[in-house]
Amino acid sequence: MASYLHALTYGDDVFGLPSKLISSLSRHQNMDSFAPLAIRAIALGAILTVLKRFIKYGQSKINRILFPTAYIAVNDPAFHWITSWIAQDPYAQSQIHDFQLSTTESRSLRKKNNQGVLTVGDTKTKGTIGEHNASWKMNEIIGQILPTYQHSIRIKHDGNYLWVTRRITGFAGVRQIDHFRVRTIAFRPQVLRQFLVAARNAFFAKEERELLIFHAKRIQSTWQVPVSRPARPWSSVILPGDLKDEVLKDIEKFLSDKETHWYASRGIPHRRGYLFHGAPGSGKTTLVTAIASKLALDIYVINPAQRGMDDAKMSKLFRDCPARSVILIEDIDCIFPRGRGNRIQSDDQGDNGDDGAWEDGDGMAENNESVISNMMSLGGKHNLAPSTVTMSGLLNAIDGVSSQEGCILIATTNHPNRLDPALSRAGRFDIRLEFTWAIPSQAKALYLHFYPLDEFQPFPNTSPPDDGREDTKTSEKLFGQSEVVISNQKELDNLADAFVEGIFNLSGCKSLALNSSANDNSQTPASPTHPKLSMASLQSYLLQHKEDPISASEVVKEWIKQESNANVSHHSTNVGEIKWGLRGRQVEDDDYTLTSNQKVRSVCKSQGKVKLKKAEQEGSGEKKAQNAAAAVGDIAEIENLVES
Ligand SMILES: Nc1ncnc2c1ncn2[C@@H]1O[C@H](COP(=O)(O)OP(=O)(O)OP(=O)(O)O)[C@@H](O)[C@H]1O
Repeated sequence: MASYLHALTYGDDVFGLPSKLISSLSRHQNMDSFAPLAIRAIALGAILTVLKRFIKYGQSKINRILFPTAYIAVNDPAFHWITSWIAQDPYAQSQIHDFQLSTTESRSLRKKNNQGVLTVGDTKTKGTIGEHNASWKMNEIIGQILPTYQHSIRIKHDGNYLWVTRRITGFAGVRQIDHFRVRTIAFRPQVLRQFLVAARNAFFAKEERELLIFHAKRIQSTWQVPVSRPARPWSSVILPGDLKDEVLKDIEKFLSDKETHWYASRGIPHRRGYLFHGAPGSGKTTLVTAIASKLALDIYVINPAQRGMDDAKMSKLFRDCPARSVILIEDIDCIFPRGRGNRIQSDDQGDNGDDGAWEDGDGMAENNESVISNMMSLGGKHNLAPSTVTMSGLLNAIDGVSSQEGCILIATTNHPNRLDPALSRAGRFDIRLEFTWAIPSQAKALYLHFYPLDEFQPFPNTSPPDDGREDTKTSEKLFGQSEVVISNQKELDNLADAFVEGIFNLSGCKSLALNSSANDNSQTPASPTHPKLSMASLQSYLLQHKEDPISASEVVKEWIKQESNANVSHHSTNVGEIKWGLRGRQVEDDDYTLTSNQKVRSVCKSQGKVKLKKAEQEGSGEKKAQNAAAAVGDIAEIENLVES
């Protein structure tokens, strides 16, 4: 026994100690000799554990020094920069054998050109994947080919190698979340940062920035992969006076560093709430997208009535909105209608939660969420509980301690009077903007926006050269040119004026001439049957005549009559009730006044002249002469009408 103990004590076979201990015990069952043995074993175990930890610590230290690592969670915008990079990088693509495919249908505008050839117009896509970040395009399908989980992809950037792995294990050593781990072999962590900057720049390197719109996931309290939309051009939003510029200026100022500092130094929460209210289809949502496009902000759409939503989830969603973003709550009056107390109006038809102007994102990162959603949709949408958001929950989320600062909160409503007074309290939606039915200056601007002069300018010379050879320049110009010809801006302006007259004065040119002193700001409508039209309805009318400004102008009266007869316009306010303004300021529509006799005559004459020009260009021989004579007759007739 003694020799055995000696062997144990001085022998170097420490890992055989436990088995030796057991065999020693079983043979001798001597507790005197067991105690020191056990103490030694425990001490040895402790030393081994410490050693192991030490090695692990050293290893992670070395790893950190040698391999700077970035972890990017799925709900972070940078996640999309990286997927886009991988999808676009041929070197990365060459390493992908098993892959994840994420596709989207392109919304190609198939249209016929003048020569009857079918062409594919601008490809607008639904979802995050656009032409700019796709790795796979076939027919009208656009997709991204991405590596599977745990598969490391090597990327070369600026002379450095980086390894990108998509994982769903511990995120940054803390919790489990779908993320990218980006590693590099370099002593400088700047390599990672430079790569992220490059990925971001590549993502946004487009002629026109796309707008990213985020929706809440239905199950988890996080944001979905954003839907990408073409940016809304600022000029395409038509509001009276300088209203939109004022809003823009206000938001720009709010987001400036100076303002941020000002709020911080005074301890005032840096947030701003806007309420866009008024007629349906008057441009409330459009203005939100245009502002976001102009200032390169992302939009986070919150729908408190979305199924599965509760106070905690909503509060987290607010918190997770990054600074310098727009948080949008649409139709806020429908969520907590006045008089319904704290009870939320559950979004039954809107189980998708993102109905209306917005669509669900369907990006590749939806993985678990989309699988669960699909399973649920098989079983029926009502598997998700109705929203339990309370008014106090919403108010807390808006201005509670946890709410995100530096964000623009915009709510829209068609019925501001139905809003719960708590929502209207100072500090929540301080700036209120009223949107009314279309007024003449807007109608005219919309018309001119629809028909830019250069698309209707006559060709310099459409006849082929004498030698019979085809004039290639002319034929190039013919391609995509409109058949309607407008010679100059004045003519176009006159058509626009006639269009406006047609809408806002039903009796046509004759009575218009009599009423020429009337103007937009009159408190009484120009006619008892005066239409109260939204910009959306004017837009859909012009869309019916999108290639023919002349007929848009000519038949508008017919359309207005039909609209009035069908009583389509069920609007309750008068066009005379023009109350615009930021913070209640009245903005008059003084940039447009109804036309004088002379102007009307020139409108009508101009229409006749355009007809004449058209007649001269069309047909040949006798037919041409007939058309021209008819047009001249039209001019005379119109002139007589005006004179009388
Ligand atoms: N002021 C405007 N300028 C340009 N286009 C407009 C304007 N108002 C509406 N439109 C057009 O009409 C359509 C609907 O507009 P939008 O969704 O912004 O209206 P809304 O006021 O938000 O309506 P709702 O209250 O019903 O949600 C859009 O396609 C937009 O292009």
